[in-house]
Amino acid sequence: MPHSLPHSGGGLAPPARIGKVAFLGYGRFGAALGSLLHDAGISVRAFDPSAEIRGAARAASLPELVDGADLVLVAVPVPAVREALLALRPHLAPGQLVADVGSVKSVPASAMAEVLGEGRPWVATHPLFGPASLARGERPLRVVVCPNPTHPGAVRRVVALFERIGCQVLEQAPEEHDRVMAFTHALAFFIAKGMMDAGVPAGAPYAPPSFQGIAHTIETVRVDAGHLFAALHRENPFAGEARRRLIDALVAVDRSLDVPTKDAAPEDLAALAIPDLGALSPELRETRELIDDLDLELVGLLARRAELVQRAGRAKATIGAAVRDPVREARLMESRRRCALELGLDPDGVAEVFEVILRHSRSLQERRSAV
Ligand SMILES: O=C(O)C(=O)C[C@]1(C(=O)O)C=C[C@@H](O)C=C1
Repeated sequence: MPHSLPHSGGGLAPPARIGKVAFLGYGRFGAALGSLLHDAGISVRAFDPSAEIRGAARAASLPELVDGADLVLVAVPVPAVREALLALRPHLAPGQLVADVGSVKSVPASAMAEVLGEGRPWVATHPLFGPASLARGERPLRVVVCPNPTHPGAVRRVVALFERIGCQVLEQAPEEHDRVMAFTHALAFFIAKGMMDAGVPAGAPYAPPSFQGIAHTIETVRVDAGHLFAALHRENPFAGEARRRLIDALVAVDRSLDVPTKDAAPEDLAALAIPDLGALSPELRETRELIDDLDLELVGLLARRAELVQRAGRAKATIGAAVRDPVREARLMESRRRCALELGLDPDGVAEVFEVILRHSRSLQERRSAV
């Protein structure tokens, strides 16, 4: 699971501020990130012979790009990262940071480890937004930053930079990132591409809500950089497995749908069942089992309470007291509310539960006094 990085805290001195960022590659994503940085008051320079550079100072060469930069962001297509790093390395000054922004992480992280190694500080990152989501003003902006035990200081500086432009930073190891992305990002693109190729109408006049989410994905894929689709699959070591599993599942469903209901075998029916979340998430299944155990304990406690209530009812009957005791009930409610508050629970919610319990108590005692 990704979790927030304990960046600037933990008693460590604040990381040295990144004020000048150089983009090696300034395609649609680079330019979108560049303008975010520029708006946050960070100086942006870019080198990309094949791009029209706007909103950043254009560097005419690699030495000019790198000169004085705190951080060089390598924003070229993933298959070109290693070559770009090799070209960049001779121009880097000691202490200059390098980070990539690719949508897969194992391949660029290995390339940076190989080309930059221990000598040049490097960080692998994946901003989880693109030109389309930025144009739509989607928030929050999130970015995955991979821990790097060789260069922890570089990680802290890059994290601080992303935080300054308003990003939520998640920590994830490259392989873990790619595994998750294979089954999410890559599969979403795969499905969208399949639907496009199958001629799914993008702008149906009466798109049902079930289609709107997919239509949104198709649109995102359509406007994203063409090389991204291939890179998400070819450069992610887990994407092939994700595609196989999806295709196998779809083929099984397709076969079962072709069998008339009256002839359907149990396995056809099983293939057509929509699994609940518990079947998809071991964590959810385990949590539900724990909740089941706890609920059984709760019911056991209710049974023990009911016995005490019966006992109180008998005691009250012998002294001629009424079943309902409003003073006792008010005190009881007050103490349960206080306890709820201390435990971080909603006192009104807990009070509601006790109202139901008290109603049952009274009816239990009334039934007994009626016999
Ligand atoms: O304390 C009592 O007198 C009870 O009978 C028990 C109990 C309860 O369930 O806690 C039930 C009914 C009364 O009105 C108050 C409390």
